[in-house]
Amino acid sequence: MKKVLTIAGSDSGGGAGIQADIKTMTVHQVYGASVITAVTAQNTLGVQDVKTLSARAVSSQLESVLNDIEFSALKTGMLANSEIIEEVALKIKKYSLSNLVVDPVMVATSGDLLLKKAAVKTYKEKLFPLAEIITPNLHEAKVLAGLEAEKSIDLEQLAAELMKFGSNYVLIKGGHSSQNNQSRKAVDLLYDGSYFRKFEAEYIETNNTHGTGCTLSAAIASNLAKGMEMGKAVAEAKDYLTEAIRNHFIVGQGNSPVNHVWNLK
Ligand SMILES: Nc1ncnc2c1ncn2[C@@H]1O[C@H](COP(=O)(O)OP(=O)(O)OP(=O)(O)O)[C@@H](O)[C@H]1O
Ligand SMILES: Cc1ncc(CO)c(N)n1
Repeated sequence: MKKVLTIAGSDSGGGAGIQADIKTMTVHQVYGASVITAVTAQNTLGVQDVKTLSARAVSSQLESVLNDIEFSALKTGMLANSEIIEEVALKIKKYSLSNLVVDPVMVATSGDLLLKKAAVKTYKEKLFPLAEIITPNLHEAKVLAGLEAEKSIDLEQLAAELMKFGSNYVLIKGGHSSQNNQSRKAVDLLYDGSYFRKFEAEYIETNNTHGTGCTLSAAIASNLAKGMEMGKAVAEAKDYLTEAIRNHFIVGQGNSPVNHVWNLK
């Protein structure tokens, strides 16, 4: 069984972050290990509190797992601040890790901030050049490109801007913005520096999408670990996620998570 590492925050509610990643990896039949960056007090209603670990605590967790276990892929989720991003980048270089999926988490679905503003620059300078793929949502993509949130921009142009930071692929997720479009499709755009490829799925009419981004990036990392090429890894991850959204069940009083185990009978 291939081993996959997630470096992310804990969601006490179980729908996003480390918990979403491990569930996703498990149903993809890869072994999931976790390095925790922050402990969020979180539920389906929002984020009530955040305790970010020291970069040193993140570093020692990384040393423990990387010294011992050989990973075929890894993903990052909530990294919280510049110090942690730098530490993660150092270890990825030290251990020559490949198949890095970077989900540049900035805010929770509930709107709560999960990244210090100054860390945006560190992402671009230190981590993106090491990434196989970065998976920003539309909002994150605009912030990374230094654009105002309200400004409308051609998605292909935006993806091309983000490729300049040195990853091998950029995937811009259109999920949340699909609510406002005419086509009722959840469209994501993949760019490899030469070709654009659109991934279209049915847009599912629901607010129960807590953890969609985490789940997608964990599924992509799992698929890369199993040796899939990027186009197939993204296509299969999106199919898995669309069904996980469709098959959601009510967990709490707010935005419920996706059903990570929909395909287990
Ligand atoms: N209602 C929906 N129906 C179908 N697909 C969706 C829906 N909402 C999001 N998606 C898909 O989920 C994936 C994640 O996109 P999204 O924009 O939600 O990411 P995110 O904002 O990073 O997620 P998170 O809520 O975890 O922060 C994308 O593939 C997107 O197209
Ligand atoms: C810990 C954590 N990571 C990522 C997200 C993004 O959905 C979240 N809500 N919580």
